[in-house]
Amino acid sequence: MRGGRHVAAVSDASFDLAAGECLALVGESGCGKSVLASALLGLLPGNAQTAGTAVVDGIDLLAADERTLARAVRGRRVGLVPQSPAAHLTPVRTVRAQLEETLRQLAGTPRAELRPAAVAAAGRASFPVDLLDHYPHQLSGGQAQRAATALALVGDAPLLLADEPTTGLDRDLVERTADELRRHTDTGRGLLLITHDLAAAQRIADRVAVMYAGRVVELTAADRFFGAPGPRHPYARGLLAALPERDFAPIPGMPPELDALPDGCAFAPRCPLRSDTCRAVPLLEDGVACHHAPRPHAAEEAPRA
Ligand SMILES: Nc1ncnc2c1ncn2[C@@H]1O[C@H](COP(=O)(O)OP(=O)(O)OP(=O)(O)O)[C@@H](O)[C@H]1O
Ligand code: NI
Repeated sequence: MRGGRHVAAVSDASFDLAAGECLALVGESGCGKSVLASALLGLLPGNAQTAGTAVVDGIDLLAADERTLARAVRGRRVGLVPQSPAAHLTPVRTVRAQLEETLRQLAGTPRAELRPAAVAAAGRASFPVDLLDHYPHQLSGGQAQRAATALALVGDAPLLLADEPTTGLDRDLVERTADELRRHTDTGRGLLLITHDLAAAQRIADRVAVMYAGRVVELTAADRFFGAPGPRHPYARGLLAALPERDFAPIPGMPPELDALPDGCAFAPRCPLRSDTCRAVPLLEDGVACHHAPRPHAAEEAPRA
């Protein structure tokens, strides 16, 4: 940034995602979820610096050049279900025109087969065929979401990336959208669901990754996270406890500014367990990055990390 300022938007984020699996990446606003998503799509701002690797289907997304990203990554290895489909769709073209163009580009569908192929593509995301000739502004939020999802599915990418796909939808539409996204993993796609909606994560995720101040601080099986024994990182425990249907008790304090991170554990200033050891950054070990978190019981299966 100007003046030599650095924002550490994502640090030490490490996870895997298996075919057919859904990983929910959760955390408060500003913790780095969307920056991580942008990195996977090669859509970071030009002045951003990256390190590490992010391999999907044999391609390192962080090392790929723009040509590879355009020809082999976006839509083909990573399908993006956008946060605001209404803004993501081209406003001056019908859903049919956008589907047909995407089919031509990503699937190489010959002109003569475009019409039935567009109908089939719409059907995969339960987009109503009788709305294909509508423009985006003529669609409801849920319909636009399905149109955008249909576009994201065209390239048969092994990774579906959904960044806040349920923001602004009514609760029952949230559940339906989440369930439909989950359905797309049946054919072996991996789904990375970025959300601050813990209920949506609980509903469809196999595993949960919790981010705080740019780091993944816990990575664990969803049933253990939402059920027993519950989260192990104090921040993750606080996130769950803050839910209205649980304790409705907010975590005191605020997340740190990412251009002025404290030394050591970034959560320590808000943490009830903090001690001198927290002056060293805790690394993710056994699925949790905290010096004080309970270790998994020897008899229990260690979470995949
Ligand atoms: N282009 C940029 N230049 C400088 N800082 C940025 C840039 N993009 C993101 N950031 C900073 O990186 C941090 C992470 O932002 P990000 O958008 O990834 O958060 P998020 O977890 O997706 O939040 P939300 O839930 O609100 O979408 C924020 O502090 C943000 O201010
Ligand atoms: Ni975001």
